[in-house]
Amino acid sequence: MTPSVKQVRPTSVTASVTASGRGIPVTIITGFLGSGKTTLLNYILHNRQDLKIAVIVNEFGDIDIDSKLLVSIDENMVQLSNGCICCTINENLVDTVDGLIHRDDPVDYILVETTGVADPLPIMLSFITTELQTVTHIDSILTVVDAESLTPNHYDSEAALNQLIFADIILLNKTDLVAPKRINQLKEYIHSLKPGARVLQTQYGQVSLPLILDVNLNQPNTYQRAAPAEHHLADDHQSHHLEHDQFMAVSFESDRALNLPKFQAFIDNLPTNVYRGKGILWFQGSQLRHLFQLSGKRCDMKSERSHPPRCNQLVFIGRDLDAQQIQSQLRTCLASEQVSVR
Ligand SMILES: Nc1nc2c(ncn2[C@@H]2O[C@H](COP(=O)(O)OP(=O)(O)OP(=O)(O)O)[C@@H](O)[C@H]2O)c(=O)[nH]1
Repeated sequence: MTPSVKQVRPTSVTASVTASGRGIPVTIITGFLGSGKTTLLNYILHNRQDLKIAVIVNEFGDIDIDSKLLVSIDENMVQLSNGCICCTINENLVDTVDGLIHRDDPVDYILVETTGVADPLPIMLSFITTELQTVTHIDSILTVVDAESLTPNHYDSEAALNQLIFADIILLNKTDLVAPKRINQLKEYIHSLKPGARVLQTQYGQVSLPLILDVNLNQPNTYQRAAPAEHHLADDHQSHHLEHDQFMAVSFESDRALNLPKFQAFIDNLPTNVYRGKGILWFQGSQLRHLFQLSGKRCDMKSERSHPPRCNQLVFIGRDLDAQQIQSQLRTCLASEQVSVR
C-alpha cells in the first residue's frame, strides 16, 4: 500500500473550520474493497472550493493505483512507505500528518482514505493517543458501503464489520444497482448495527459536502476511554488482522502490451476468491490507456489518452490467492511481440 498526500480546496465549511480552534479536522474514509472510496474522494476533489484539503491515500498492494486514479495529482503528493495504514505505517501516518500541519503552507482539512481491508480503530487511535490529539480532531469516521454487495456476514471480515460499527457517517453507495426495497432493508440493518449513525444514500459518492465535512460527529471520548486496553489490542490486532482475514494482494507490472482477447479470457476465468482488481492497462494496437476495475463480479474498463511510458500495472486482492499462478497466467496474456515504448 502506498499512501500519498494531496492538497486541494472545497467550500462552505471553510469559515467554521478555520474558526473552530479545535485543531485540524480529519475525516477517516473507510469501506470495504471496491465500495467507492476513491470515487467519493474524486467527487470531493472535483467539488472543492476554498478549503485547503490534504488527502492521505493508502493502498493495499505494492503498486499505487489509487493515487493515479485521483484527479489532479500534483507536486503536493507525498508518498509514504508501503504497508496497510492500520498495520505497519501508523508511525508514518503520525509523521505525515505532523508534517502537513507544520508545513509553510499548512492545510485546513485532512482526509484519510484507508484500504478496503483496514480496521478503522487503530487509525483513530493514532490520532487520539499521540501528539496529534492536540493539533487535530477526528471530525467523523465515514464508511462507504456497496449497497449491492454488502453481505450479512460482512465478507467474513472483522475489519469490514468494524468499519460499520465505528462509523459516524455511512454512505450507502451504489444505490443505482439495487431495488428501493433492498435499500430500505439495508438502512434498517445499518441502523440496528450502528444506531445514531448518519446514513446517506449515494450514487458514485455524490453527496452534499456540508453533510460529510466539518460535521463534528465523532465522539473521541468513547475510544479514549477504551484506548489503553484497546491500543494494546490494536497493536496485536494490527499485526495480525490481515492474516486473520486472509486478504492478500497480487501485483503485476509489464512494459509489454496485453493481448485483449487473452486478458478477457483471463478475467472471465478468475477464481471466486478474487474480490477486487484494479489497474492501468495498455493493449496491443491501442493508443489509449485503459482504467480497469473489477469489483465483485462487476468489471469496468474506461479508456483515455495514453501518457508514455506505456506499461501495465495491475493489482488483484482476495483471499488465499495463488500469486504465482495469477502472475504466470497474466504473462501468457502479454502480446507476443515486444512493442517499443515511446
Ligand atoms: N454502479 C456504480 N458503480 C460505482 C459507484 N461508485 C463507485 N462505483 C464503481 O465501483 C468501482 C470501485 O470504486 P472505487 O471508488 O475504486 O472503490 P474503492 O472503495 O476505492 O476500492 P478499493 O480500491 O478496493 O478500496 C469503480 O469501478 C467505480 O466506478 C456507484 O454508486 N454505482
